[in-house]
Parts: sequence; structure tokens; C-alpha cells
Amino acid sequence: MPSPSADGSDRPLYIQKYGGTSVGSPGRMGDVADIVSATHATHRVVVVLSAMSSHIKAEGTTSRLLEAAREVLQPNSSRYLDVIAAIEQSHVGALDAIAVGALETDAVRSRKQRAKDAALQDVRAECARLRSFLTAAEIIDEISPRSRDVIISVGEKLAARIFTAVLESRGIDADYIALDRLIEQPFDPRAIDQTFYDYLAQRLAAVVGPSLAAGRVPVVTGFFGPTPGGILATIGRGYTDLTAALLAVGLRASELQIWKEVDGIFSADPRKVPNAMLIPQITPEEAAELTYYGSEVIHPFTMEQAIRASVPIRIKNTFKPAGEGTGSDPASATAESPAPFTIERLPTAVTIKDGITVLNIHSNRKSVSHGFFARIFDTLDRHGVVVDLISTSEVHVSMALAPMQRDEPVHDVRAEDALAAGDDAASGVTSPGLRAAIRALRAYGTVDVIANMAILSLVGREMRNMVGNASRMFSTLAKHNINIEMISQGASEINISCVIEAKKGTVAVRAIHDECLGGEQGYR
Ligand SMILES: Nc1ncnc2c1ncn2[C@@H]1O[C@H](COP(=O)(O)OP(=O)(O)O)[C@@H](O)[C@H]1O
Ligand SMILES: N[C@@H](CC(=O)OP(=O)(O)O)C(=O)O
Repeated sequence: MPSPSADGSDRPLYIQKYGGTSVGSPGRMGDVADIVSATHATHRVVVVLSAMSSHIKAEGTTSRLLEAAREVLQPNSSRYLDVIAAIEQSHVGALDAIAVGALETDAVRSRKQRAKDAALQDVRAECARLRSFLTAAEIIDEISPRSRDVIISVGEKLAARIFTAVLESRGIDADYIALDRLIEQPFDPRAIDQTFYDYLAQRLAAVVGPSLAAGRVPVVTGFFGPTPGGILATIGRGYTDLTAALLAVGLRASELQIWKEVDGIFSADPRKVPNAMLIPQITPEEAAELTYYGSEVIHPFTMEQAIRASVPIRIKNTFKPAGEGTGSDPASATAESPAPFTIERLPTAVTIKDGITVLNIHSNRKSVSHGFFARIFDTLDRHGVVVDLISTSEVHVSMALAPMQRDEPVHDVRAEDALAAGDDAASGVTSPGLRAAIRALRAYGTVDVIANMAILSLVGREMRNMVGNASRMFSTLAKHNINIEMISQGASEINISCVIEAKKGTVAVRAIHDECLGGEQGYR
């Protein structure tokens, strides 16, 4: 097919990333195709897709693939085959997004039917490959980080393959681009730095650029192939935002658009705080803090890449495409004083991160404090445990630990387990990986474990110039009888965080929203 126009290359380029729930059903795929076709009329566009999620991410394709990977290692269970069958069935069903109408012309019907048949064949073949792969893993009784990446990648591949067919069925020249061979050189998983991300941006431009230059619409998997150390340990869930950001950097896009099921970034999670307000403009630093501390609107690493390359970001709602969404322009990150959107200087948002475990470690005083800390962090690192907040004294450390991205230790802990046999300090912790880390930490002192906690964070760019936020936050919690387990203002002056019981999370976030952000009066 010829390029639609010779001068197309000077049209602005949008990178549009669609989240799992945005493409979670045939109807939603159709809505997304409407947005892409409308954009394609005036812009160059690259589509980046996540794996389909019918309702929430925890029940989406990526979560089901991870479940299949876990099931394979269960003795005498073939449940992983049922999981694959369910994944296959839902993706075959998604091809209903291509409706072949009886009243259409023969040419249109045959175009649609061709697109649908080819995609169906590819979906079946991808699922058959996955079945063989998992059967082999069952035989060797092992899933390595690399194997897990191969398994996870199927989710993005299926979604992108189907969506390419949907665009083709509408007469749009689209290319399905699977990134499973993107990384061509080795990287040390323990030393991932900006060089790795620069490499990815440059490889993405090389792989996706030619399709774009030919005037076509590249439909790219948001998964970028087996990643050093495994994608969940190195990047974490929600990695497709980062892929889209790196594409925007590599291809020098005019805007990175993250399309979701919410209108944009709100002053609190709208599911928990019904009167939360849409934030029209946010600094990339605020967005990064919010997303790191529980507001799953955008992957936290995304912002840093966009800031480095000065790519503006817009978060929009797939189901209300006319809405302005939330904008975040890295140019404002360096501005002295970004235009305030509140009349009073109030914090911007409140967020809560669940699944937190607090560890209080008291040194056994057989070592001086620097050795104590070094051993603790080394142990946590070896077990792949991420520390979200920390507060210390000479011989005591309290840490709030993030939920494990994967639920098993990164190295063989059987020896430590044997040494610590009978230790039940970690019995309230459901994650086997975290339990193993806790057992190992007992070599350095007494470990108290408090499970089922949450981190509550108040975020706002103006907070570095304001006094009284911390006292208002903590007195609000006291008024609602909410006990504070740990406090940290941290290095970031735009965030005050504390740890509370997870079951008090919703009450706390609503109270803070109403009393520290000015409730509905906060955003005007
Ligand atoms: N401050 C916030 N602003 C907007 N959404 C938030 C915030 N905090 C948490 N959320 C939640 O983030 C989720 C974003 O999810 P969704 O669009 O469904 O994701 P995906 O793009 O992964 O499919 C929503 O369910 C929303 O409730
Ligand atoms: N599908 C992956 C990656 C991702 O980016 O998801 P989402 O776009 O739905 O946040 C996940 O579930 O983690």
C-alpha cells in the first residue's frame, strides 16, 4: 500500500498507549479504534497496547498468565491448561470487535473477513505455543525470570495482534509489531541505569520508525521482551506506560497520551473518594510521587523518561475522549513557580498504597551500626524486597516494605530456611518471598513484623513552601482515631507519608481529602 501522503512526516506524532481495561472487550476495542482513526486523520500515531483486562488488572490477562506460570509448578495439577483455555477463549471472543455486516459491499466484507481470519489463526497459534512452553516448564519443573517474561509477553501480543486486525478491518494500514526480540545485547540486571533506557529508546525507534515512515499505524506490544532480571523485578507491573514513554523519546513525539478508564489524575482515587476532583495540570514530580505511592494512574518510571526528553504527557479517558484529561508538561518541572490551580496553596492529592508490611529490627548489638544497615539492605536486596519508607536510629530500623512484585525469592533460600526452621515471626505475612527475607534478617537482631498496613501520602508541589501540612494531616488522623505506625517526610519535599492500618485506609484518605485538600473547594 502506498503512503497516504508524501508530506505526512511533518504531521505531529502522538504515541497513544491504551491500558488493559481500555481494550478489555470487543466494544471497547471498537471505541479505541474510533479514537485511533480520528487521530490518524490529522496526526501520525503509534498505538501501544497493554494486555486485555475485562474489569480490573488483578483479574486481567497478565494476572491470569502469572497464575498459569505458578500453577505449572504445582505437583499433579494441570490447572494451567484451564487458565490458557480461558485466555484463548476470551481473546477469540474479542475478535467480535470485527463485525462483518450483511449489508456491506463485498469488498468491505471480504476485507473484514480476511483481517478476522488471519488474526484468529495467529491467536490460536500464540496460545498453542504458550501451551507447549508451559508443558515443557512443567517437565523441567522450573520457571526462570526469562521464562516468566516469555509467558507474560503473550498478553500484550494477543491484544496487539487483535487490535491490528480491527484497524485493518476498517481500511487502516496497520502493522502489528511484537517487541519480544527488542533487547539484543546483555545488561547486568543489578546495574540497570539510564544507559539501558537510552538503549531501549533507540531500539524502539529503529524497530517502529520504518512502519511510521511508510505512513502506516504501528500497533506495538507494550511488553518489550525478556528483560534483564525479569520485567516484574526490574520494571514492575504497568510496564507498558514505560514502553510508550521510551517510544515517545526515541521517535521524538509531540505528545505521549496514556488512555485509561479514568478521566485523568484525581485529587484522590475516585473509587475511594467520590468527591475527588480531576487535576487539570500536574507536575511530573507530583505525578511520579502519586503513582509510586499507590495511585496506579501511570507507571512511576514513565515520568522520569518524559522529563529527560521534554515530552508532554496527557492522561485521557477512553470512554470520554472529548475530555481534556490531565496534562503534565516537563517544561513546568524546571519552572520556578508553576501556575497554581488552587486559590489557596493546598496540597495537590492524597494517595494510599496497600499491601504494606512494616518490619522493626532491633540490632543484636554484635556489630556497629554501619555493618548492621549494610547487612540488612544486602539481605533485602538478595530477596528482591523493595523498601518504600524507612526511619532509623543507631541500632533500630523501621521499614515499610512494598508488596512483592513476584511471590518467590530471587535466590535459593532453602539453606536459610533450614537454619531458621521453626521461626514463626513471619507467620502473618502471606508472601513466601517476604517470609524468607524476614527469616534471614533474624540473624542480625530481633524482628517485629506488622502485616496488613498501608502508606498514606499527601503530595503537592507547593508543600515545600508551606508550613502546617504535617500537623493538619496528623491531627486529622488523630481526630478519626487512626493510629500512626511510622512517619517519613523523606528526601522529597513534596510528599509527607505515614503508615497506618490498611483497614483504616478509606476512612483516612477521605478525611485527609476533606480536611487537608479543601474538599470540593480545593480545585477551581
Ligand atoms: N489519584 C488517582 N487518580 C485517578 N485514578 C486513580 C487515582 N488513584 C488510584 N486510581 C485508580 O487507578 C485506576 C486506573 O485504572 P485503569 O484505567 O482501570 O487502568 P489501566 O490503564 O491499567 O487499565 C483506576 O481504577 C482508579 O480508580
Ligand atoms: N499488562 C501489564 C502491563 C501494563 O502496563 O498494564 P496496564 O496498562 O493495564 O497498567 C500489567 O497488567 O501489569
